[in-house]
Amino acid sequence: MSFSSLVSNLTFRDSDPEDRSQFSRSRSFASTAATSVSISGDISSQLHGGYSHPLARSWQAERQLTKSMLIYPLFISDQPDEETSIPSLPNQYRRGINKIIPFLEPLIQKGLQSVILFGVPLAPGSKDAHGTAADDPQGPVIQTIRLLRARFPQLFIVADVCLCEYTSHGHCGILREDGSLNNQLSVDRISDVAISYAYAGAHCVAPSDMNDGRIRAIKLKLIEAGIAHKIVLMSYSAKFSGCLYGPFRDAAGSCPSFGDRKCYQLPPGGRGLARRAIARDIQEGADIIMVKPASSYLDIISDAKNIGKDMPVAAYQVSGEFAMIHAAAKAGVFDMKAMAFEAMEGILRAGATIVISYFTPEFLDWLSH
Ligand SMILES: NCC(=O)CCC(=O)O
Ligand SMILES: [Zn+2]
Ligand SMILES: [Zn+2]
Repeated sequence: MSFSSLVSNLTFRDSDPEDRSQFSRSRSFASTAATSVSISGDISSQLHGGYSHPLARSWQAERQLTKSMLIYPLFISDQPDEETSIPSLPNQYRRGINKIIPFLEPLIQKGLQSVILFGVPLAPGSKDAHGTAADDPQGPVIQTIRLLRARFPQLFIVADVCLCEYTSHGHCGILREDGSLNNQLSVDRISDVAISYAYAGAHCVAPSDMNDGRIRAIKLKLIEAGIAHKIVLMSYSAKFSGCLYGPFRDAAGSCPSFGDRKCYQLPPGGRGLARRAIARDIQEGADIIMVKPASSYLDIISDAKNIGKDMPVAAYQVSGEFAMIHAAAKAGVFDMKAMAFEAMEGILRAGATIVISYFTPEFLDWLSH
């Protein structure tokens, strides 16, 4: 191709004098030293200008956010008529079973396709050392799964599986006398809870407890029960301990009564450990791997995408990330919608194909216009 035909194929924006001057610079350079090498070097330096239009900008991304990528977290209280806002988690409520359908109906109309359920037992005496309430057939999660299956047959229901909301000590398993987690007892209990959610009709069970071996234990019990072919097993594979879960613990009442979760959640710098946990969970039978939180862990999302090349990768944009965006927008730091999209683009760029987000209702609106 001749230089002049290359030039005639180049366009620049009329309104942008800088582009014009760059263009004429490259032309005068090329006219004195016109070799194919220098011209192609010159042309390939022109990255600007091809993407000022919003559509051309959107084409630069590998994947675009769609409504089907979003999972919305719901806090289901054992008080049937409850509807209580959570001060640290803007616009989010703890709802009893009688409030769920009227709340979800308009969201489903707007294109909501999936929810993840967290049970919140509030009745006095409902918590004990074994988290008995987690799989109470009359409890909020099992009742809500049944209700949603009947009322919204297309809705994809994910049940978070953990004990911390249901244990008197607030930890994610069964404890030994010294206060550390008893792995075998915890895995036995967690996998029983997962099976009961699966029997109730959940499409997906998502163990968030981080006990070693729970993915294998759940998969084996699903196979034994003859329902493994109906249930997606989503593992919170790389769940990092840190500051970003505070509002969730207010919402779910799952703050540990002593100690912290540092011996079973990953240290923020532990990239290698996260990679090992992801590889291990795939080996044990996970169908979806998750990274949590999302925005401070984009490298881990990217690792998950590489390690689980053929698997869906989920990212959980957790309560603290959501609350930070709200707080900063309120303080005038940025526009909330623009920031919510920017955060989401980063998460998708890193490799996520599914995002659990408290912004889901807003995105359903934003993606409709
Ligand atoms: N197991 C679920 C969580 O810990 C949720 C975290 C959050 O939204 O902060
Ligand atoms: Zn937990
Ligand atoms: Zn948790």
